[in-house]
Amino acid sequence: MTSAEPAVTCRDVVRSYHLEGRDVPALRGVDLDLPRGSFTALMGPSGSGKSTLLRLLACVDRADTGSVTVDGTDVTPLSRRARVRLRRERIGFLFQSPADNLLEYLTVRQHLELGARLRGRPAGDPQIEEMLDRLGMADRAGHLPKQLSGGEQQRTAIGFAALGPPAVLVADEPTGQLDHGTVDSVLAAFAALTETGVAIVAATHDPAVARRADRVIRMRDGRVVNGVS
Ligand SMILES: Nc1ncnc2c1ncn2[C@@H]1O[C@H](COP(=O)(O)OP(=O)(O)OP(=O)(O)O)[C@@H](O)[C@H]1O
Repeated sequence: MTSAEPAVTCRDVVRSYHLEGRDVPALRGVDLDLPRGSFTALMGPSGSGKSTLLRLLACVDRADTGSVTVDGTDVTPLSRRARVRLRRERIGFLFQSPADNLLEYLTVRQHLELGARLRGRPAGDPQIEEMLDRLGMADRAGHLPKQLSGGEQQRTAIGFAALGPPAVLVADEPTGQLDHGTVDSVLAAFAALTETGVAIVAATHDPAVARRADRVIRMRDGRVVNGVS
């Protein structure tokens, strides 16, 4: 594998849900590349398939047909155990609600220490201090989540998810519960992290996210409508 290879590729990915004896098509043949060190905004109307696609990229769900490759590994045929391992080592995930991303009894620094440990990094890893600086959180390192603003909480969660770095950081509406004033700091954190080589993909309805992204992928009715750029 070379670093020029995308962090993630999807080829002709199809996924349907089965509901009360009916098939509900969510993805109808998605092709997508996420280059390393890039920030991609995934946009599209409600129900267009964004969350479904993110769940496949994060290896918490599987495609019916087609292939999803993460960091050179085709994840579709992997066992549950192998997917759990790939997720821990190579994939970061960020939920919309800051509270869902954090443990209330750990400080900012302890979250980053835990993230480093889960990625197999050594104790006292210099990445932890670098990450605090990159996120603008060095002066908040000893604070618990309840002592932080929503934006600071979300930046802590980004740091936890991005240590390593993983190949891809998957974020579902990462600014959806933040007020305007703090959205910028979260977007600046994403932009700063692309320097580490991680591919960031964020599903969003927020035009501010799209403006800060390197690329915008639009979905409609389970398909990517503006192609691979
Ligand atoms: N668990 C489920 N069971 C049945 N149908 C589902 C399920 N999850 C999603 N769907 C359907 O799959 C399609 C795609 O949904 P998805 O949540 O991926 O869209 P989305 O673009 O993320 O929407 P939003 O912007 O509202 O989050 C929709 O038609 C939705 O109703």
